[in-house]
Amino acid sequence: MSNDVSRETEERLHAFQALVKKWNPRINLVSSSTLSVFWDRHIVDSLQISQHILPKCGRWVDLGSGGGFPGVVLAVVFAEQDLDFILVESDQRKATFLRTAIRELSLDKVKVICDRIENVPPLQADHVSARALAPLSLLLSFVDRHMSRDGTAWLLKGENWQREVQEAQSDWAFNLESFPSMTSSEAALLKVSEVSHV
Ligand SMILES: C[S@@+](CC[C@H](N)C(=O)[O-])C[C@H]1O[C@@H](n2cnc3c(N)ncnc32)[C@H](O)[C@@H]1O
Repeated sequence: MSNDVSRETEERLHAFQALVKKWNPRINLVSSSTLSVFWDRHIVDSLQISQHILPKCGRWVDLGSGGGFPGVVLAVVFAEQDLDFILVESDQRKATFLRTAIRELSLDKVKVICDRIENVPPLQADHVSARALAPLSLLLSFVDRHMSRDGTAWLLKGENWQREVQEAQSDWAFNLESFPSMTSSEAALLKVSEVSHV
């Protein structure tokens, strides 16, 4: 996957990886058990969203960004596109990390909101992303709050994704397309649109 991005983008992604690894002992940004497989587990896992995105413009909101996955990775990959990024993260220390990463990577179209997703006024996003944030049903309430009517959400889900979809369908109507994860045989990338409460 790293061959699919420009040399400059790859250098920036390596710089981001180094930053996360530097801060990780102080703030638990990623599980220490994943540090040895960092590139695949976190960078490639985030990057897999980028190949689906057209048009590459508008407002992108990443919910529960934590250490910047997938939000910062996508902001690096789309740095030359007409996309503005908002990363929503309620943990102060992680938000400080995200602001530092944005500054050090010279990402000028990325903003961090340090607050709970439920408290942030609706952001009217064209694109929403989230990984490891909440069960799909709760996640869809966040998506419903912050995604514009024509927007699309890109949700990285683990091995229980099919059960989560079934459960979510009792509360939500939505269009769903699923793609096998590129980094885990059981996981999936969910493309969700037209979300409404039933
Ligand atoms: C398990 S971590 C995942 C972080 C990142 N998306 C990743 O995949 O590595 C979930 C993150 O969401 C944040 N979070 C959880 N609930 C939130 C909420 N209601 N509003 C804002 N952030 C929230 C947590 O502080 C944490 O950083």
